Amino acid sequence: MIKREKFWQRPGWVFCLLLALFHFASVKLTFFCAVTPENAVVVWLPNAVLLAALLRFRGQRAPLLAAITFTSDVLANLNAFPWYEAVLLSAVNLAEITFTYQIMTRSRASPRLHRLKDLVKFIIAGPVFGAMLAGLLAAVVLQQVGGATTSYFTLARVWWFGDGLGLLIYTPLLLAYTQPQRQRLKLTRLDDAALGLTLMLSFAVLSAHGGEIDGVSVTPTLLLPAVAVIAFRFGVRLTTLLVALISLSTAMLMTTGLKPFGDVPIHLEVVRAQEFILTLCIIGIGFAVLLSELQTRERELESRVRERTRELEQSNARLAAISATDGLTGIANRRRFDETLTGEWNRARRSKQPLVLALLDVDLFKQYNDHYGHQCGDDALRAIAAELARHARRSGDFVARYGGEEFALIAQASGEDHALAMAERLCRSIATLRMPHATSPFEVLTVSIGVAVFTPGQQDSWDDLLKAADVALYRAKQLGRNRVELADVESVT
Ligand SMILES: Nc1nc2c(ncn2[C@@H]2O[C@H](COP(=O)(O)OP(=O)(O)OP(=O)(O)O)[C@@H](O)[C@H]2O)c(=O)[nH]1
Repeated sequence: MIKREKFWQRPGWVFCLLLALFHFASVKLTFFCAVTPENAVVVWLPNAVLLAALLRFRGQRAPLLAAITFTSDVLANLNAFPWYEAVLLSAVNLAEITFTYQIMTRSRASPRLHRLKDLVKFIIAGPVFGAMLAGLLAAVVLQQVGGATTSYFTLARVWWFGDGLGLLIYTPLLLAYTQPQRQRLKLTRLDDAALGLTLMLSFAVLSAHGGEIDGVSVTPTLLLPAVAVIAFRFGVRLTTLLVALISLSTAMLMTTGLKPFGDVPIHLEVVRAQEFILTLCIIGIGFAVLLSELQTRERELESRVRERTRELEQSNARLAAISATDGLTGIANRRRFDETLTGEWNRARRSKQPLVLALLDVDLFKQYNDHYGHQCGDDALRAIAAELARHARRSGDFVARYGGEEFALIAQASGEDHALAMAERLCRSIATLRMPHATSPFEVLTVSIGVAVFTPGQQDSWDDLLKAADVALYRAKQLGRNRVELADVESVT
């Protein structure tokens, strides 16, 4: 079995074989339903087969694909023309598609025809100019080689319109069904009703003779609004299929003599049929492509909005982290400390658990700065903060830079003894960092700590806890520094 992706990567021999068969079948289909008994071609489908193949494979193995369809075209034309005329007319067809493909490539039209812009480029390159060129050349061949007696411009116009409409109907259909479908259809009951109505109208059109049923006019034109609805609701694939089916059925009604556009001379009937098919294609395929483009844009916009929202959330989170962090030490700043203390205070009040607040102040830091310089002072603050953060990581406590050379710690403890032991451990751990301080009696940098332990009641405020810790810290300084003092909470509140 050939994998689908591999099959569409490059035209292999299986594809070439299928192309020959499909092209030949398209010629037969055209002769079966789109050529009148008077030999007037309403739509000529086969040229679209080569164009779609070139677009689908983006020009890969173009000469091989062209040779295959050319041969098939000549063989098919041999039924209606002598061999030299068949060869010349097939060459005209080949010139038409080569010209169209070149123009589309040069104008950078996407071969998927999924945007209105690309569809317009395709229409200008193919049905308008490509088919017109073919019409002008074919009319010369038919007159000069085939000896046709019809006027040059009539021959050219009939060929142009037949080829143009064939390209318009068949190329978007083949491209839509040979490329992966992008959007899934979500159909409602109303869509089912629209489809049902279209089928009923189609049946009425097929049953009409001479464009009438019992004197009531029933021409294929009645189907146009229904096709517009289908184009809006059913996507490009189904619409191109429906457009092709209606176009070919209309042509077939003519070839079987049912005269869907009234009892008028054949040349007028062909013109009416071609006008109808043109309107059908423009409304059906045009609307479907336009809507699919709008849906694609909407999806792109939604994904861009999602992307931007994510970026915004990330930068908000970054900003929040920055606004809560102390720039020098990288630990929480005063703002975050205030928020945390409020939260912990309320939690402790609800759970009736004691809350511990310790304020730490670096001893004789002015002298340290004076002796070692401000830069060394900053390094020392960073080292002390890192030590506190290490402690916080281990214990789950919260530490912050309270301001200047002061730090704060919020913790939970079972009681005063526990809190005191914890603060003393911290005090020792800073001294153990052994950061030399030449003008300190301890010869290393030390901290003094004031600890307050308090179980908040309904009437208390966390401000009392702060004041108590501050008083204890002041006492620690007074009593010689490098020590811990426990606050007398009762006396503060
Ligand atoms: N390098 C540095 N110094 C700071 C910073 N913030 C505050 N200081 C200094 O810390 C010193 C605090 O001095 P004081 O309040 O007089 O107290 P101290 O010298 O530590 O003395 P005691 O607290 O009584 O032990 C001041 O000299 C401030 O300039 C900082 O971010 N970096």
